[in-house]
Amino acid sequence: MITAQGVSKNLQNLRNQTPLVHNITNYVVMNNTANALLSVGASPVMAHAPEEMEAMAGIASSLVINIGTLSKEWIEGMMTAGKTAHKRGIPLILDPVGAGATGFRTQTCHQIIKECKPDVIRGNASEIMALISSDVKTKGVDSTESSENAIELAKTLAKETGAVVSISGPVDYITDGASIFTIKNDIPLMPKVTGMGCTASALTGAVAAVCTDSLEAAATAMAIMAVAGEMTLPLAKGPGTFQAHFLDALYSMGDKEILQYLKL
Ligand SMILES: Nc1ncnc2c1ncn2[C@@H]1O[C@H](COP(=O)(O)OP(=O)(O)OP(=O)(O)O)[C@@H](O)[C@H]1O
Ligand SMILES: Cc1ncsc1CCO
Ligand SMILES: [Mg+2]
Repeated sequence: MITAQGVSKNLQNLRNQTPLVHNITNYVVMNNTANALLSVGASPVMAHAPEEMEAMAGIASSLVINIGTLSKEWIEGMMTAGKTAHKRGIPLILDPVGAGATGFRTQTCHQIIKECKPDVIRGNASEIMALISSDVKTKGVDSTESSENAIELAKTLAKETGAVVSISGPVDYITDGASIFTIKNDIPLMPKVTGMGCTASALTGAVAAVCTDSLEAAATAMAIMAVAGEMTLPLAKGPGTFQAHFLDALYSMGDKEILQYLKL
Protein backbone atom coordinates (compact mmCIF):
# COMPACT_ATOMS: atom_id res chain seq x y z
CA MET A 1 0.00 0.00 0.00
CA ILE A 2 1.12 3.54 -0.71
CA THR A 3 -0.26 6.20 1.65
CA ALA A 4 0.14 9.97 2.04
CA GLN A 5 2.04 9.25 5.28
CA GLY A 6 4.40 6.89 3.45
CA VAL A 7 5.06 9.50 0.76
CA SER A 8 5.81 12.10 3.50
CA LYS A 9 8.21 9.74 5.26
CA ASN A 10 10.10 8.93 2.04
CA LEU A 11 10.33 12.63 1.13
CA GLN A 12 11.67 13.45 4.59
CA ASN A 13 14.29 10.67 4.31
CA LEU A 14 15.28 11.98 0.90
CA ARG A 15 15.78 15.52 2.24
CA ASN A 16 17.75 14.22 5.22
CA GLN A 17 20.04 11.98 3.17
CA THR A 18 20.50 14.14 -0.01
CA PRO A 19 21.49 11.12 -2.14
CA LEU A 20 23.82 11.57 -5.11
CA VAL A 21 21.79 10.70 -8.22
CA HIS A 22 23.84 9.95 -11.33
CA ASN A 23 21.88 10.84 -14.48
CA ILE A 24 22.78 9.86 -18.00
CA THR A 25 20.09 11.94 -19.63
CA ASN A 26 19.19 13.92 -22.72
CA TYR A 27 20.30 17.38 -23.83
CA VAL A 28 16.71 18.70 -23.72
CA VAL A 29 16.14 18.18 -19.99
CA MET A 30 19.55 18.17 -18.31
CA ASN A 31 19.02 21.57 -16.68
CA ASN A 32 15.36 21.06 -15.68
CA THR A 33 16.07 17.66 -14.24
CA ALA A 34 19.09 18.77 -12.22
CA ASN A 35 17.03 21.67 -10.80
CA ALA A 36 14.12 19.38 -9.94
CA LEU A 37 16.48 17.02 -8.10
CA LEU A 38 18.02 19.90 -6.16
CA SER A 39 14.60 21.35 -5.37
CA VAL A 40 13.29 18.08 -3.97
CA GLY A 41 16.41 17.60 -1.84
CA ALA A 42 18.70 15.29 -3.83
CA SER A 43 22.19 15.93 -5.20
CA PRO A 44 22.28 15.55 -9.01
CA VAL A 45 25.16 14.90 -11.36
CA MET A 46 24.78 14.68 -15.13
CA ALA A 47 27.60 12.65 -16.70
CA HIS A 48 27.85 10.39 -19.73
CA ALA A 49 31.50 10.06 -20.87
CA PRO A 50 32.40 6.35 -21.07
CA GLU A 51 35.77 7.18 -19.48
CA GLU A 52 34.20 8.10 -16.13
CA MET A 53 31.09 5.90 -16.01
CA GLU A 54 32.53 3.22 -13.72
CA ALA A 55 33.84 5.86 -11.31
CA MET A 56 30.69 8.02 -11.26
CA ALA A 57 28.26 5.13 -10.92
CA GLY A 58 30.73 3.84 -8.35
CA ILE A 59 30.07 6.74 -5.95
CA ALA A 60 26.39 7.42 -6.69
CA SER A 61 23.45 6.32 -4.56
CA SER A 62 21.34 5.61 -7.66
CA LEU A 63 21.58 5.77 -11.45
CA VAL A 64 19.00 7.04 -13.96
CA ILE A 65 19.50 6.11 -17.62
CA ASN A 66 17.36 8.20 -20.00
CA ILE A 67 17.76 7.51 -23.73
CA GLY A 68 16.15 10.80 -24.92
CA THR A 69 18.92 11.99 -27.23
CA LEU A 70 20.59 8.68 -27.86
CA SER A 71 23.65 8.12 -30.04
CA LYS A 72 25.95 5.16 -30.56
CA GLU A 73 28.71 6.81 -28.51
CA TRP A 74 26.44 7.15 -25.48
CA ILE A 75 25.37 3.51 -25.39
CA GLU A 76 28.82 2.33 -24.30
CA GLY A 77 28.69 4.71 -21.33
CA MET A 78 25.15 3.63 -20.45
CA MET A 79 26.14 -0.03 -20.45
CA THR A 80 29.24 0.53 -18.29
CA ALA A 81 27.35 2.67 -15.77
CA GLY A 82 24.35 0.32 -15.76
CA LYS A 83 26.49 -2.75 -15.11
CA THR A 84 28.38 -0.93 -12.37
CA ALA A 85 25.09 0.04 -10.70
CA HIS A 86 23.83 -3.53 -10.90
CA LYS A 87 27.08 -4.91 -9.48
CA ARG A 88 27.00 -2.42 -6.58
CA GLY A 89 23.31 -3.05 -5.87
CA ILE A 90 22.30 0.62 -6.19
CA PRO A 91 18.90 1.32 -7.79
CA LEU A 92 18.86 1.65 -11.57
CA ILE A 93 16.01 3.47 -13.32
CA LEU A 94 15.47 3.29 -17.09
CA ASP A 95 13.47 5.95 -18.95
CA PRO A 96 12.84 4.49 -22.43
CA VAL A 97 12.24 7.86 -24.11
CA GLY A 98 10.88 7.34 -27.63
CA ALA A 99 10.83 3.53 -27.47
CA GLY A 100 8.45 2.51 -30.23
CA ALA A 101 9.33 5.57 -32.33
CA THR A 102 12.50 4.04 -33.80
CA GLY A 103 13.96 0.56 -33.72
CA PHE A 104 17.27 2.03 -32.50
CA ARG A 105 15.63 3.24 -29.29
CA THR A 106 13.55 0.11 -28.71
CA GLN A 107 16.54 -2.19 -29.28
CA THR A 108 18.81 -0.15 -27.04
CA CYS A 109 16.23 -0.43 -24.24
CA HIS A 110 16.13 -4.21 -24.69
CA GLN A 111 19.94 -4.31 -24.44
CA ILE A 112 19.97 -2.19 -21.26
CA ILE A 113 17.19 -4.30 -19.69
CA LYS A 114 19.00 -7.55 -20.53
CA GLU A 115 22.49 -6.57 -19.45
CA CYS A 116 21.91 -4.03 -16.65
CA LYS A 117 18.63 -5.26 -15.11
CA PRO A 118 16.92 -2.00 -14.13
CA ASP A 119 14.93 -1.91 -10.89
CA VAL A 120 12.34 0.48 -12.36
CA ILE A 121 11.28 1.24 -15.93
CA ARG A 122 9.37 4.57 -16.05
CA GLY A 123 7.82 5.69 -19.32
CA ASN A 124 4.64 6.92 -20.96
CA ALA A 125 2.04 4.41 -22.15
CA SER A 126 3.19 3.76 -25.70
CA GLU A 127 6.88 3.61 -24.68
CA ILE A 128 6.06 0.91 -22.12
CA MET A 129 3.83 -1.00 -24.54
CA ALA A 130 6.46 -0.87 -27.30
CA LEU A 131 8.92 -2.72 -25.05
CA ILE A 132 6.58 -5.74 -25.20
CA SER A 133 4.65 -5.32 -28.46
CA SER A 134 6.22 -4.38 -31.79
CA ASP A 135 2.75 -3.24 -33.00
CA VAL A 136 2.82 -0.13 -30.81
CA LYS A 137 4.31 3.10 -32.19
CA THR A 138 5.29 6.24 -30.23
CA LYS A 139 4.90 9.74 -31.72
CA GLY A 140 8.50 10.85 -31.21
CA VAL A 141 8.56 11.16 -27.42
CA ASP A 142 4.78 11.60 -26.96
CA SER A 143 2.47 8.75 -26.12
CA THR A 144 -0.06 7.46 -28.64
CA GLU A 145 -1.89 5.37 -26.03
CA SER A 146 -3.74 5.93 -22.78
CA SER A 147 -2.10 4.71 -19.61
CA GLU A 148 -5.08 2.36 -18.98
CA ASN A 149 -4.34 0.57 -22.25
CA ALA A 150 -0.79 -0.11 -21.08
CA ILE A 151 -1.64 -1.85 -17.81
CA GLU A 152 -1.68 -5.45 -19.03
CA LEU A 153 1.51 -5.14 -21.09
CA ALA A 154 3.16 -3.31 -18.17
CA LYS A 155 2.40 -6.26 -15.90
CA THR A 156 3.89 -8.62 -18.49
CA LEU A 157 6.97 -6.41 -18.80
CA ALA A 158 7.38 -6.37 -15.02
CA LYS A 159 7.11 -10.17 -14.79
CA GLU A 160 9.51 -10.75 -17.70
CA THR A 161 12.18 -8.30 -16.51
CA GLY A 162 11.81 -8.30 -12.72
CA ALA A 163 11.56 -4.49 -12.85
CA VAL A 164 8.81 -2.34 -11.40
CA VAL A 165 7.03 -0.65 -14.30
CA SER A 166 5.76 2.91 -13.85
CA ILE A 167 3.38 4.26 -16.52
CA SER A 168 2.77 8.02 -16.54
CA GLY A 169 -0.25 9.86 -17.90
CA PRO A 170 -3.42 11.57 -16.64
CA VAL A 171 -3.56 8.54 -14.34
CA ASP A 172 -0.28 6.87 -13.35
CA TYR A 173 -0.06 3.10 -12.84
CA ILE A 174 2.86 1.51 -11.02
CA THR A 175 3.16 -2.28 -10.97
CA ASP A 176 5.53 -5.08 -10.07
CA GLY A 177 3.45 -7.52 -12.10
CA ALA A 178 1.29 -8.51 -9.11
CA SER A 179 0.25 -5.36 -7.21
CA ILE A 180 -0.72 -2.11 -8.87
CA PHE A 181 -0.73 1.42 -7.43
CA THR A 182 -2.75 4.21 -9.03
CA ILE A 183 -2.23 7.99 -8.84
CA LYS A 184 -5.15 9.95 -10.22
CA ASN A 185 -4.01 13.59 -10.33
CA ASP A 186 -4.72 14.75 -13.90
CA ILE A 187 -2.89 18.06 -14.48
CA PRO A 188 -3.47 19.27 -18.05
CA LEU A 189 -0.44 21.61 -18.15
CA MET A 190 2.07 18.88 -17.25
CA PRO A 191 2.32 17.30 -20.73
CA LYS A 192 2.72 20.84 -22.16
CA VAL A 193 6.12 21.19 -20.47
CA THR A 194 8.91 19.13 -22.03
CA GLY A 195 10.63 16.60 -19.86
CA MET A 196 8.15 16.25 -17.02
CA GLY A 197 8.36 12.50 -17.59
CA CYS A 198 12.15 12.72 -17.47
CA THR A 199 11.78 14.58 -14.16
CA ALA A 200 9.49 11.81 -12.91
CA SER A 201 12.20 9.25 -13.74
CA ALA A 202 14.90 11.32 -12.04
CA LEU A 203 12.78 11.67 -8.90
CA THR A 204 12.20 7.91 -9.01
CA GLY A 205 15.98 7.52 -8.84
CA ALA A 206 16.18 9.95 -5.91
CA VAL A 207 13.48 8.20 -3.89
CA ALA A 208 14.80 4.73 -4.73
CA ALA A 209 18.13 5.77 -3.21
CA VAL A 210 16.46 6.11 0.20
CA CYS A 211 13.66 3.51 -0.05
CA THR A 212 14.59 -0.12 -0.62
CA ASP A 213 11.17 -1.21 -1.93
CA SER A 214 11.21 -0.32 -5.65
CA LEU A 215 7.41 -0.40 -5.96
CA GLU A 216 6.98 2.01 -3.05
CA ALA A 217 9.83 4.21 -4.34
CA ALA A 218 8.40 4.45 -7.85
CA ALA A 219 4.89 5.21 -6.55
CA THR A 220 6.25 7.80 -4.10
CA ALA A 221 8.06 9.62 -6.91
CA MET A 222 4.90 9.76 -9.04
CA ALA A 223 2.98 10.97 -5.99
CA ILE A 224 5.50 13.79 -5.41
CA MET A 225 5.14 14.79 -9.10
CA ALA A 226 1.34 14.78 -8.74
CA VAL A 227 1.29 16.88 -5.55
CA ALA A 228 3.80 19.37 -6.99
CA GLY A 229 1.64 19.61 -10.13
CA GLU A 230 -1.50 20.33 -8.09
CA MET A 231 0.36 22.96 -6.02
CA THR A 232 1.59 24.60 -9.25
CA LEU A 233 -1.59 24.63 -11.31
CA PRO A 234 -3.35 27.59 -9.63
CA LEU A 235 -0.14 29.68 -9.80
CA ALA A 236 0.86 29.05 -13.44
CA LYS A 237 -0.30 31.23 -16.33
CA GLY A 238 0.92 28.71 -18.89
CA PRO A 239 3.76 26.23 -19.55
CA GLY A 240 6.49 28.84 -18.98
CA THR A 241 5.51 29.89 -15.49
CA PHE A 242 4.47 26.29 -14.72
CA GLN A 243 8.14 25.22 -14.87
CA ALA A 244 9.32 27.79 -12.35
CA HIS A 245 6.43 27.27 -9.92
CA PHE A 246 6.85 23.49 -10.19
CA LEU A 247 10.42 23.74 -8.85
CA ASP A 248 9.20 25.93 -5.99
CA ALA A 249 6.51 23.35 -5.21
CA LEU A 250 9.08 20.51 -5.05
CA TYR A 251 11.12 22.69 -2.69
CA SER A 252 8.30 23.74 -0.37
CA MET A 253 6.09 20.62 -0.35
CA GLY A 254 5.22 19.41 3.13
CA ASP A 255 2.96 16.86 4.81
CA LYS A 256 -0.01 19.21 4.59
CA GLU A 257 0.11 19.50 0.78
CA ILE A 258 0.66 15.76 0.34
CA LEU A 259 -2.41 15.02 2.46
CA GLN A 260 -4.48 17.71 0.76
CA TYR A 261 -3.69 16.98 -2.91
CA LEU A 262 -2.70 13.35 -3.40
CA LYS A 263 -5.42 11.33 -5.17
CA LEU A 264 -4.76 7.61 -4.82
N1 LIG B 1 -3.01 14.89 -18.36
C1 LIG B 1 -1.77 14.42 -18.23
N2 LIG B 1 -1.15 13.85 -19.30
C2 LIG B 1 0.13 13.39 -19.18
N3 LIG B 1 0.84 13.45 -18.04
C3 LIG B 1 0.26 13.96 -16.96
C4 LIG B 1 -1.07 14.47 -17.00
N4 LIG B 1 -1.37 14.93 -15.79
C5 LIG B 1 -0.31 14.73 -15.02
N5 LIG B 1 0.68 14.15 -15.71
C6 LIG B 1 2.02 13.85 -15.16
O1 LIG B 1 3.01 14.44 -16.00
C7 LIG B 1 4.26 13.75 -15.87
C8 LIG B 1 4.82 13.45 -17.23
O2 LIG B 1 4.08 12.41 -17.80
P1 LIG B 1 4.10 12.08 -19.36
O3 LIG B 1 3.28 10.86 -19.55
O4 LIG B 1 3.77 13.30 -20.14
O5 LIG B 1 5.65 11.70 -19.53
P2 LIG B 1 6.53 11.64 -20.82
O6 LIG B 1 5.68 11.45 -22.04
O7 LIG B 1 7.61 10.66 -20.57
O8 LIG B 1 7.15 13.11 -20.82
P3 LIG B 1 8.53 13.65 -21.45
O9 LIG B 1 8.94 12.70 -22.52
O10 LIG B 1 8.20 15.02 -21.97
O11 LIG B 1 9.51 13.69 -20.33
C9 LIG B 1 3.93 12.52 -15.00
O12 LIG B 1 4.33 12.78 -13.68
C10 LIG B 1 2.41 12.40 -15.09
O13 LIG B 1 1.84 11.81 -13.96
C1 LIG C 1 11.52 16.53 -26.76
C2 LIG C 1 12.56 15.52 -26.52
N1 LIG C 1 13.21 14.93 -27.57
C3 LIG C 1 14.12 14.06 -27.18
S1 LIG C 1 14.22 13.87 -25.51
C4 LIG C 1 13.02 15.06 -25.27
C5 LIG C 1 12.59 15.47 -23.92
C6 LIG C 1 11.30 14.88 -23.51
O1 LIG C 1 11.31 13.52 -23.47
MG1 LIG D 1 9.24 10.44 -21.57
